[in-house]
Amino acid sequence: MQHFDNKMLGDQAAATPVAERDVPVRPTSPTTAGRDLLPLEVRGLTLRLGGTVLIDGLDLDLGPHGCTMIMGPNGAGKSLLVKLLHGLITPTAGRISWNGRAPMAAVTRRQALVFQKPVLLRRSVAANLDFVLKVRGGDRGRREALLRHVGLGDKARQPARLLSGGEQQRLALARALATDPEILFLDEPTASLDPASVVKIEEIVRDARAAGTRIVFVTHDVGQARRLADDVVFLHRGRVAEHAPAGRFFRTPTCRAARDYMDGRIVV
Ligand SMILES: Nc1ncnc2c1ncn2[C@@H]1O[C@H](COP(=O)(O)OP(=O)(O)OP(=O)(O)O)[C@@H](O)[C@H]1O
Repeated sequence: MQHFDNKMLGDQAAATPVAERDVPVRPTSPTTAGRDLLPLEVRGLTLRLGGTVLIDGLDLDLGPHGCTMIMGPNGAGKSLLVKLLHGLITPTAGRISWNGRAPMAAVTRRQALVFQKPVLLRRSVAANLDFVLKVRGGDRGRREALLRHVGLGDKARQPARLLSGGEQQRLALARALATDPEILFLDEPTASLDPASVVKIEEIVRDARAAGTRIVFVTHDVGQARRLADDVVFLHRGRVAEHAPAGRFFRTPTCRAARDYMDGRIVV
């Protein structure tokens, strides 16, 4: 079972340029001290719903650093895997172990999940962040820093529902970052955004990774995966068909399903 971290990946992760920012994303905790959820070890993870096996004895190891892109055809189980890892769904069988510990509420609170369609409060942009900052500890200065960081510094008073799709997704990301997560799960966050919005979201994700946040990102966008990935997990029929450093995966995917997928052939 392979285990990926930045040592194995060489300086690929370090070589990615970090967008210059006037405000640090995480002004209250600039180091990764005390952040110990990883490595993640998953063994025999199984999810059966209505008599159908949707996640099928899945094994996965994730190291403490970098950005893992999860790819695979429609229905492969990518979203279900992310929800299982985040603790939103209870598996039928198998083991998820965060640095040797079983999942618990405290683990889920140290992770954040951003969906393809942002789920926002029907209140102002600022109120959407204050809601989280009140629970997690954070003041107005932190809220303003986060909004500037995601390019919404001038929209604080606007109703969140009036934001464009790309802006809503950036607010969802700001809210996720406000929880100062050790792991940020993103499930196709740019699937319905225009190219400029995609670039902005990717910048924010790169910054978060550079600040020490572990990224697990589901995408169908091969270009995006190439731009962001340190390693790629390719899912097929509820199992990990391949897990490889990004350079190797994109050069020569070894499993047939991944090769077909990358060549644009339908994978069932
Ligand atoms: N609550 C559910 N009950 C029954 N089946 C489900 C449920 N949720 C998902 N599934 C099925 O599980 C399979 C995997 O779903 P999942 O959403 O994880 O796929 P995915 O890899 O994210 O696909 P896509 O790329 O289309 O988003 C699909 O066949 C889906 O229909």
